[in-house]
Amino acid sequence: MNSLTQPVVGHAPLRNNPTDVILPARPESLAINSGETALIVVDMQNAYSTKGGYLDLAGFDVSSTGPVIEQIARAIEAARAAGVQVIFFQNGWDSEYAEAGGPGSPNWHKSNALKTMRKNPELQGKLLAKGSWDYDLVDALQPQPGDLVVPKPRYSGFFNTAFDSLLRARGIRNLVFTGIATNVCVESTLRDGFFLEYFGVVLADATHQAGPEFVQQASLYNIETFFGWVSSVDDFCTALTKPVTQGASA
Ligand SMILES: NC(=O)N/C=C\C(=O)O
Repeated sequence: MNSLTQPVVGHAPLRNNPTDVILPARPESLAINSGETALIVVDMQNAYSTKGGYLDLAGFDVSSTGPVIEQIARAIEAARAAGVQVIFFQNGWDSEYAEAGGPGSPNWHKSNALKTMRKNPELQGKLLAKGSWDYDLVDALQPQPGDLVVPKPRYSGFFNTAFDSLLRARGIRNLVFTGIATNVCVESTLRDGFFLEYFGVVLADATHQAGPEFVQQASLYNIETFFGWVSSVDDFCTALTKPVTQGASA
């Protein structure tokens, strides 16, 4: 697939740059420059992937998040080695939940974390509160110097955060998504990125849904068909080690 003879789309023609790569993806392969690309790790906190965390306590199945963590670790390693900017999102609010909004905010009514705490007052201050175990990134996916960590108070990473400024200051145009949950924060952020002219691609095997399996498939269908592209960790890792040059076929 590492050839310009394949159907390829991208925001600019490749310029024979040693950092140009072609990422195999559905529905088309994507031509990207690794210097204009960020790997986005969405909300890999205990809340979303660990037993005893928010999603688990709220009744969502987190029993198969282990392999997703391993796949994300592979993608992060490949990104760092190739000079792709790694950006971690961390979802949550202050321990008083002022940032979560009160009854005047739809978030107060829809957040399953806030609802779970209202139902179980002993959990108050524990779920998605900054400084809590629940808010912490999982041990296996810790930022290193050079990575960026962006706290976010809502599902979309573009809303009330520095994300867009950080991307624009670095000339980043391509966002490669991993993390949990595919159908909530991953899709919300990818969609907002689409409206802001970012090219969004999700590494399907480095994501996990909140809810039944069919929502994973629905979300991937939506992304592939309307908002972006779908690829895999293997293809991402391989593509980063194989720069393309115009006219060459690997
Ligand atoms: N990180 C997410 O996708 N979050 C999903 C639900 C929530 O935060 O309540």
